[in-house]
Amino acid sequence: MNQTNINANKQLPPKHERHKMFGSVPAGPRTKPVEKEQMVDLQNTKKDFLFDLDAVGITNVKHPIKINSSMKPEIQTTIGTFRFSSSIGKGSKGTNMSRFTEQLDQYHNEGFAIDLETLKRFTKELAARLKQKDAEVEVTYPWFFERKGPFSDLAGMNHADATMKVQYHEDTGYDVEVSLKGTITTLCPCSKEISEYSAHNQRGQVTMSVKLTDDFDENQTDWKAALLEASESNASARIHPVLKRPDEKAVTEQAYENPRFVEDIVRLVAADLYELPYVEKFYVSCQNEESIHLHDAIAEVTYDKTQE
Ligand SMILES: Nc1nc2c(ncn2[C@@H]2O[C@H](COP(=O)(O)OP(=O)(O)OP(=O)(O)O)[C@@H](O)[C@H]2O)c(=O)[nH]1
Repeated sequence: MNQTNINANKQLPPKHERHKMFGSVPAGPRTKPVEKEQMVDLQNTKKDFLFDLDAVGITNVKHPIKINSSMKPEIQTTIGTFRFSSSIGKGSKGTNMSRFTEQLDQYHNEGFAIDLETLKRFTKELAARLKQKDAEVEVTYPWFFERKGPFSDLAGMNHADATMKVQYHEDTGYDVEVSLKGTITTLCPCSKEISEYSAHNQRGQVTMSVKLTDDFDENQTDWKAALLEASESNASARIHPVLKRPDEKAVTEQAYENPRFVEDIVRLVAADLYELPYVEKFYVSCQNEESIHLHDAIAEVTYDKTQE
């Protein structure tokens, strides 16, 4: 192996001297307690603080997580971005912020797998730990799934952003909402109709948020795969990581045969979600990055099956 010749002959002062050179000073006199029991617990001050708070907590907490998937790879380690909160009454100054990450680390050490059952348990336990009636946990993570070229069968990895939100309240129990943000291809029906050749197309971001029924069984149904299918099966074409020429021809022709406006996408995805028996309410949005404009096209729909 070749060794690189490094000419590092500079005589540097020791590290503690370097810190002094750059402004570090000796510690001053210490007057405040160092024992936890003797420290002021400001956040636990009890008096009238004027307003109840809907939510207090921490957000943008990044942590490695394990998830299961019905699509390959079936077990994944990915990075979750968490938001933890609970309400607090006007009689309390603040929450105990350290307890959120304390519980997260405890679950991590017990092999925290992010499924709905475990998140529900986590949220209820969090409420108890915070001595509150309610708690809310939301986690967003990139979910990976294998995708093969339609002709060559050559595989690669795609990803979509999955979100799970669990709310717990002592009096009303759990509320569970799941979301998926996936990517599709759309081809403009108007452009196809009016042009002698071709049609311009878009890369669309479809976001689906769904309130699941209480009897939803995650061991029977992978909600991530179901939402992905609702968005991709209604697109002009799916997105692929690997495409050989015969694949590219197939995807291009499929898009031309299935033109879609942004409005068409949200209505067709809404129809699929409407048909899923474990979906109680849903929100669908699509944002299309236009290839002939600098702006994006958007459409949204919400629907509550319990309000029919
Ligand atoms: N409530 C609150 N705490 C904050 C905030 N920003 C930082 N913190 C800090 O979070 C730190 C740890 O909070 P706690 O969980 O209350 O710590 P603790 O009282 O030692 O923990 P427990 O033993 O669980 O009661 C405190 O030192 C707070 O200063 C804030 O905006 N609100």
